[in-house]
Amino acid sequence: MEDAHISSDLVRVILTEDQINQRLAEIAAQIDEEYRDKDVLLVGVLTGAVMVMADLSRAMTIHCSMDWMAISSYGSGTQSSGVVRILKDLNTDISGRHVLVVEDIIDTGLTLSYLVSNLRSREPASVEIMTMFRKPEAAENAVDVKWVGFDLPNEFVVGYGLDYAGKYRNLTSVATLAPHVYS
Ligand SMILES: O=P(O)(O)OC[C@H]1O[C@H](OP(=O)(O)OP(=O)(O)O)[C@H](O)[C@@H]1O
Ligand SMILES: Nc1nc2[nH]cnc2c(=O)[nH]1
Repeated sequence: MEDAHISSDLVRVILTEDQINQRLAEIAAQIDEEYRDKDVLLVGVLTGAVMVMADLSRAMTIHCSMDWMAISSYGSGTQSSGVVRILKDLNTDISGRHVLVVEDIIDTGLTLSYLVSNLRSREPASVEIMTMFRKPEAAENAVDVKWVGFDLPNEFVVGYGLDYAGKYRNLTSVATLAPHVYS
């Protein structure tokens, strides 16, 4: 029977819970300031963004509303293609609204560039992006991200919403996985 504790599958902690919370507090203060006189709608992208949405919104002190989208990219394996299918659309009409997309990670940037152009076609007052993590490849696709929690190196990590085979999202830190996990 494999060890049920997440910690036994980890090799190296890349970001601690404290580092994540500290950075979130900084970003939340900037978002508070940016939307002080505006009615902001946070749009979380399921599933990975659940953690950042919960923690970011509670670190904010201004009012906000929340909605969710679920999307699936038509990729081959782990490769993102940029062609995106909406599995669950917003419940909210965003026309004239100030929208802040909340993501866990931007890797190639293809998902977000599709999502943002889709949202813009609905004529919101503004669309901005906050992502907790960003990979180096994102620079190649010009997605204008206003708030980035952390730039990560090009290695596979899990935790704080990021999964491997559906697991590890509930890890409070971000870490690399031991080789035995993949075998
Ligand atoms: O920048 P890209 O290369 O397009 O990749 C980024 C997308 O990948 C992740 O979602 P994922 O498909 O893993 O779904 P999940 O949140 O349900 O894990 C992430 O939440 C983004 O939506
Ligand atoms: N879980 C996970 N998903 C990713 N998508 C792009 N990079 C990563 C990563 O490092 N971990």
